[in-house]
Amino acid sequence: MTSLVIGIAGGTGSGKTTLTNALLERFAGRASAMYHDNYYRAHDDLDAEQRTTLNYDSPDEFDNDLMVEHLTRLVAGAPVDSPTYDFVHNNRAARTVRIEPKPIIIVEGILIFAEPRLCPLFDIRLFVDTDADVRLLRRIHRDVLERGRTLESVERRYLATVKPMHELYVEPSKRNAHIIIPEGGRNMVALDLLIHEIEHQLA
Ligand SMILES: Nc1ncnc2c1ncn2[C@@H]1O[C@H](COP(=O)(O)OP(=O)(O)O)[C@@H](O)[C@H]1O
Ligand SMILES: Nc1ccn([C@@H]2O[C@H](COP(=O)(O)O)[C@@H](O)[C@H]2O)c(=O)n1
Repeated sequence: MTSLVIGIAGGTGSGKTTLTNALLERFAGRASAMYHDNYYRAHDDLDAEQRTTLNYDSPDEFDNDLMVEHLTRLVAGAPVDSPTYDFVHNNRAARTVRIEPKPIIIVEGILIFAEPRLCPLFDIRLFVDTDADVRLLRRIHRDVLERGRTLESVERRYLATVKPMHELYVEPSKRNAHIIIPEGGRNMVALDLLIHEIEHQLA
């Protein structure tokens, strides 16, 4: 099976998952998704407090060797057991999730276009572009409501690592994109054009 590999990058809270889900829904049964977030390094070597101090927006925090190996295997037609990640405990979770090879493979993550070994593996590279203030508001909402974080900790982490790493790595990686999509998965014009192009490439 030859798969069409679609990379979806963009800053935190930009709408990557929303776009991924829209494509998974539209191409149900024909698409699989792989998430860079699931390839954050395991940190059983550190205690819970130490894990809150890491820079999770640095490319060094991802196990890209494993991600490249898994994506290469998937594209070659073999299923992979992807790790999963626990954002509440800031560590790799025990559970794995099986990803089946499909005609469309979607790969999502803030830094996938900043990693020179991953970027060339994508046939279509999409960058979801959303203003920083909107992304920050979404991030506060998510981290406080879903990840058990305090407003102070979100603010501290945003200023210490999220914002500077975005400016250093994520934003410049936009130049590696084929298409820049303002507002991601709810941009219906972009979504329709994208679906048309994917159908065309699969035909
Ligand atoms: N175009 C949009 N308009 C309004 N809210 C959106 C839009 N796209 C995403 N969201 C919301 O913003 C939040 C973050 O979106 P998400 O897709 O999870 O971003 P990311 O995966 O890039 O972190 C979610 O609550 C989602 O429902
Ligand atoms: N333990 C962790 C690991 C990562 N993050 C943040 O996740 C963001 C990337 O995921 P998105 O869904 O927002 O694209 C990234 O900005 C990390 O700071 C975290 O909060 N905790």
